[in-house]
Amino acid sequence: MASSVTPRNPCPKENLGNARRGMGVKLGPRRNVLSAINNGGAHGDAVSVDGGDGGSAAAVIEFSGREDVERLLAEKMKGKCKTDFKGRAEQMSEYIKKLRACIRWYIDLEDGYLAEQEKLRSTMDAENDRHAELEVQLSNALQELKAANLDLTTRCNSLEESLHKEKVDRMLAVESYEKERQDRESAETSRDMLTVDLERVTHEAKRFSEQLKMVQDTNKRLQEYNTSLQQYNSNLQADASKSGETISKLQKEKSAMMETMVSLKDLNNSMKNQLDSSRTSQQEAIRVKEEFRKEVECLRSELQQVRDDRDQSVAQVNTLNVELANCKEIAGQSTEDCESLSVKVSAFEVTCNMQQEQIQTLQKQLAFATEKLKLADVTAVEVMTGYQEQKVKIKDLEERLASAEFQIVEADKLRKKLHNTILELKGNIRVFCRVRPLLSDSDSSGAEEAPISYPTSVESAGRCIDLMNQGQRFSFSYDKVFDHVASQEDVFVEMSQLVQSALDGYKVCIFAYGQTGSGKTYTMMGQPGIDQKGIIPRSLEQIFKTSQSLESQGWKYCMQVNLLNAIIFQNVSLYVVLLRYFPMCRHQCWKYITRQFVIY
Ligand SMILES: Nc1ncnc2c1ncn2[C@@H]1O[C@H](COP(=O)(O)OP(=O)(O)OP(=O)(O)O)[C@@H](O)[C@H]1O
Repeated sequence: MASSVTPRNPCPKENLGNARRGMGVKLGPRRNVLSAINNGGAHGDAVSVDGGDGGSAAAVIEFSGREDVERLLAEKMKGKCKTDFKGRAEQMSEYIKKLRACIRWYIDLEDGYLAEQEKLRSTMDAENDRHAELEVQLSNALQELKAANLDLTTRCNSLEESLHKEKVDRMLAVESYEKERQDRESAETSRDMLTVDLERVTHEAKRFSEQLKMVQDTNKRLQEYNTSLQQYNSNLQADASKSGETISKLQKEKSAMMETMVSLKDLNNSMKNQLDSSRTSQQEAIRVKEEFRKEVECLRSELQQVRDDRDQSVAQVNTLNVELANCKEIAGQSTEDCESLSVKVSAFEVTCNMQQEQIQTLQKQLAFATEKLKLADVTAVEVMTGYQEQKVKIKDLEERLASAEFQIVEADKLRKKLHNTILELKGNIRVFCRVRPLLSDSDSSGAEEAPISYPTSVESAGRCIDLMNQGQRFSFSYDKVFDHVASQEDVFVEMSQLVQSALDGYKVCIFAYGQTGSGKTYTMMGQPGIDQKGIIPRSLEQIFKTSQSLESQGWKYCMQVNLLNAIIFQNVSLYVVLLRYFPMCRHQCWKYITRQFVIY
């Protein structure tokens, strides 16, 4: 049976280095000695040791380690006597075989070690090369990362600076916005249109004040006039004609004053309309202000969004800083991380740039809105000031107007009283006489002898008439005598006072007496043509005109007309009245009424 010795590792792994070192030093001589021993041995590279030379069977010796070798070296000859040389020689040969096997084991072991050493050396060289290469790569990567890190640090610093600047700008913008908002709230009624309206209102107010002044002057004049009228009353009987003219003038002034009052009322209404339009403009300005406020709210929300984006960016920067720190710590581990970081940083820069553009756009919009708001506020304040001034002026004018109206009403009352007093003084029943001119066709015969003459003395001028009959002179006196050249206007001037009395609320009656063809219809109705209008159309005109003008003072007139055919009564009454006034000549009375008519 053949025994084999398998080369084993005699040393533990941790002692491999020492073994290697030892091998490196003693390899040459040991190799030679072992070779000599091996050559002196029987079978060269065989690892098993047979029990005998001739291929006899022997136990296979296995060396598993140093202990086996030491055990072999410590092996002693077994209990045979010293003279048993043969046995001892056998034992020795056996021992030598074992030693040979041991040496062979060592040689195999050495060869294994050498092969392993070579392998390890080549591996170590490769590892060294790889290590050197890796070191170069790592140093390059480290340099790149350092450069990238420096660049990133610079960018981070610049970004931090820009963020800080943006923060400051944003704070300033927010502060300015708050200030503007407060200013805007204080200026609640800002109107562009109101300025124009207020200018117009100012102009109208000026005109109004001038007209008011005029009215006041008129009123003053009226009062003075009334005073003079009161004084004039004492001399009224003597100056009846003069007072008539004064009264007519007063009437004209009153009508002018009424017209002024109407125009003032119109002006007041127009000013109220303008005030309404100003209020509308104010509403419009409030609406515009609301729109501005909404726009500012939008801007604020956008600003808030930008702030959030900025915070996110700052957080990203912080995260990136942290990542950068980690990258610094683990620099060289991954260039891909650096690239991704670069990509992130570039994306962040792009985001930052976009946000900066957005912030700039928003800041521009905010500045524009701020300018607009400032302008609007300034205009609103100016307009408000002007509006308040105009309001005060209008209030003052309204008060003056009310007082003027009150004065006018009072003056009107006084005028009515005075007018009625004058009329009473003139006489409640008055008789006027109008002489019809000779008609060319029917009265041609009577034109030669004019039986009528008008006295020219101071006492009788305009009040007396003389009739000639059969050489006798008959004088008649009236409250007023209209000669044959008196116009319809002249007659109505006297009648208009009575019409005014009727308008003032007094009862008035005017009627005409006269023979057929004496001119009653002509006097009362007139004929076509403006100058030919009689008392009735002129009275109606005055009534309607005055009632319309007095409507502005709150007066309302209700008019009613009754028609009565009073020819019989007219003639009978005429006769009665004539008898009353001409009692001395009854016969002439009838003749007289054929040429006259009497107007009450
Ligand atoms: N003041 C006057 N000036 C010019 N024409 C006059 C005047 N008064 C009367 N006449 C003329 O005399 C004529 C008669 O007048 P009218 O018809 O008014 O008289 P009467 O009194 O009304 O008559 P009757 O009683 O018949 O109605 C008319 O043609 C009228 O134009």
